[in-house]
Parts: sequence; C-alpha cells; structure tokens
Amino acid sequence: MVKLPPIPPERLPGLLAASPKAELHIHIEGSLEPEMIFALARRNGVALPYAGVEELRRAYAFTDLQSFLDIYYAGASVLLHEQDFYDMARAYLARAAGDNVVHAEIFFDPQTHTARGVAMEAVINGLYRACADARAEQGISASLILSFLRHLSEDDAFATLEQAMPLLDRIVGVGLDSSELGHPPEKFARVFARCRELGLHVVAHAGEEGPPAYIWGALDVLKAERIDHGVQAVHDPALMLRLAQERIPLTVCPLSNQKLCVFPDLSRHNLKQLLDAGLVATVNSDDPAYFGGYVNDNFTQTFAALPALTARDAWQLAGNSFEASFAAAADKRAWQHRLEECFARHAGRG
Ligand SMILES: Nc1ncnc2[nH]cnc12
Ligand SMILES: [Zn+2]
Repeated sequence: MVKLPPIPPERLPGLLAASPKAELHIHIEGSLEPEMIFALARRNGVALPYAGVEELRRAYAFTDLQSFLDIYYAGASVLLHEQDFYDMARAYLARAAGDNVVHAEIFFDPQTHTARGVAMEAVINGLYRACADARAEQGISASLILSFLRHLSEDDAFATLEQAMPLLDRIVGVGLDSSELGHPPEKFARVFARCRELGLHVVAHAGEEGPPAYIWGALDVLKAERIDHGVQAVHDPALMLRLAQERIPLTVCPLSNQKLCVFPDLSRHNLKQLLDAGLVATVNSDDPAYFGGYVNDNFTQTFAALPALTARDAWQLAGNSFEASFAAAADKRAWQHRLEECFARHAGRG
C-alpha cells in the first residue's frame, strides 16, 4: 500500500476539492442548467411547458429514474443547432475545470436530438469543437461517448451508429443509458459487437435500478469495459469478486443515487463498501444540473455524509478515475503525479 502523508481531518474537504480528478460519467444534456434551458428556448423559439426557471426547478422532485428522464428529455428539446451543443459543453467544461477535473469522458444521447430532426453532424461537431477549445483555453482534456437509448430498439441503435460513421474519429466509445428496468443489456448484443469491431470502447449503465443480472449481462454479453453506476452489485458476492479481480471500474454517482431514491439517503450510500471490497469505484456527477451538484459537490457531500470515508479513500477515488479512463498512459502518469503533489500540499506535520 502506498504510504500517504498524514492529512489533518479539517483539511479533507479542501483536499477533495483541490484534487485533480477525471470525470467519467456525465451526460452533457444533464449539465443544462434551467437558466440555459430558458435562454436556448428563447434563442430557438422552442415552447416549454414551464412558466420559468423557478417552476422548472420546482419540478426536480424525482421519485425514480423514469420520473427524472421525462423532464430531462423535455429539457434537451431546446437544443437545435451546432452552436447550442457547443455552448452547453463549454459551460460544463468550464465548471469541471473549476472543480480540478483534468479529464472528462462525456456521454451524449444523439437519438434524443436526431428524432427531432437535428443532424448528427450538428450534435457531434458542436460537442467536439467545445472539447477542443476547452483543451486549448483551459487545459482540460475531454472525449465523447455516444450513448444508445435502451428504451428504443436495437435497430434504432444500428441506424444511429450508421449516422455517426463519418464522425467516428470524434468519439472514443459507446454507452447504453435511459430506462434500465425491462431493457437488459442483451437487447443490444449485436450493435455492441459491431462497435467493438469498429475499435470503439464500450461501457454500459447497469445496476443503477436494475438487478445484478444486468451487470453480468453488460460484462458477458456487451463486454463492457466499465459499468456506469453498478451500485446494485453489492447484492451479489460472486459479482463483487469478479469486479474486484478483473478491476472493472464502476462510475458511481452518489448525488444522482440520492435524488433518484436509489438509496433512502446519502448516509446510506454504499460507496465505502465498494471501496473496501477492492472495487475500482469512481465518483461522478451524472446529471449535475438536475441532481444538485457537480463533481466536487459529489465528493464533499458524500464524504460529509459517510464519515467512514478517509483521505486514503479520496486518494483511491482520484487514482481510480485516472486508471479507469480511456486516456493515454502518459497522461494518467502525469495526473497521478499531480495527485501526489496535491496530497503533499495538504499534509500536516506527521
Ligand atoms: N442516471 C441515468 N441513468 C440512465 N440514463 C440516464 N440518462 C441521463 N442520466 C441517466
Ligand atoms: Zn448516467
């Protein structure tokens, strides 16, 4: 085990905020703040079923994943032009850079947009240009993961992949999101096989609300390299063993889990249990505009709610996020070095 410098407990919140970290589970449409939703609605002449920002915010009282997704897709309806996707992603990347995110792997849901007549090129080019400009101006690296909507058919996913083919060099991988229950990973076996043949990385949401069987399916059938959420794995000891032994990362999103009632309260979250079992868990924001916080809010609120989490866990979570990313090995080493420097800066006299 790495010997860490001693961190006085009162310095832990500052350390969590200052730590370099990678964010690997963020839906860019879930970063649309109500103010930006209304600004884009005005710019694009889109009517919304809410009178204003406050009324929209009041509707963010979710009971489960589906109750959130209904509002999330309504919010995304204001995105029409390449510039809208660019502005949304620049706003997120500026916030992320402020949280000391050094690298972000960003989900986007093209089917939400192409179904409304938006061209795939507008979606991908707007997001890609934002990533390039943010890297140049803020020094944050970012890549894109095209996510298939699992409530739609596999044929629809294939048609979406076809539309994205000319732009595949602009994405690093594919994912699977939206309504989990009733839409097991097996439904997308063929399209994921094709994506792997194309050399894309593959990840999948599994075990957010769904049972451990969906995580097995994501691993065995989709060959997912990371599991998004995965918190239901704790109900299956054999699965926990496999995730630990094969070092399959989980991109955990504590505030999302709290807001969508996956756990009754943040103090009941199983993040510590996952880490203690040796899993490569990471902390992420999922849909920060809807769940009350960006990645640093996820870190600080979760550590406050779970006093068993220590500076060593903070070290592990940041290191895990680098290991779990699809970035180059040289970048991972450089970020790990920055993490060491950050811990040294926050150390007390040991
Ligand atoms: N938490 C989540 N689970 C599944 N699909 C999503 N799309 C956006 N956020 C999601
Ligand atoms: Zn998600």
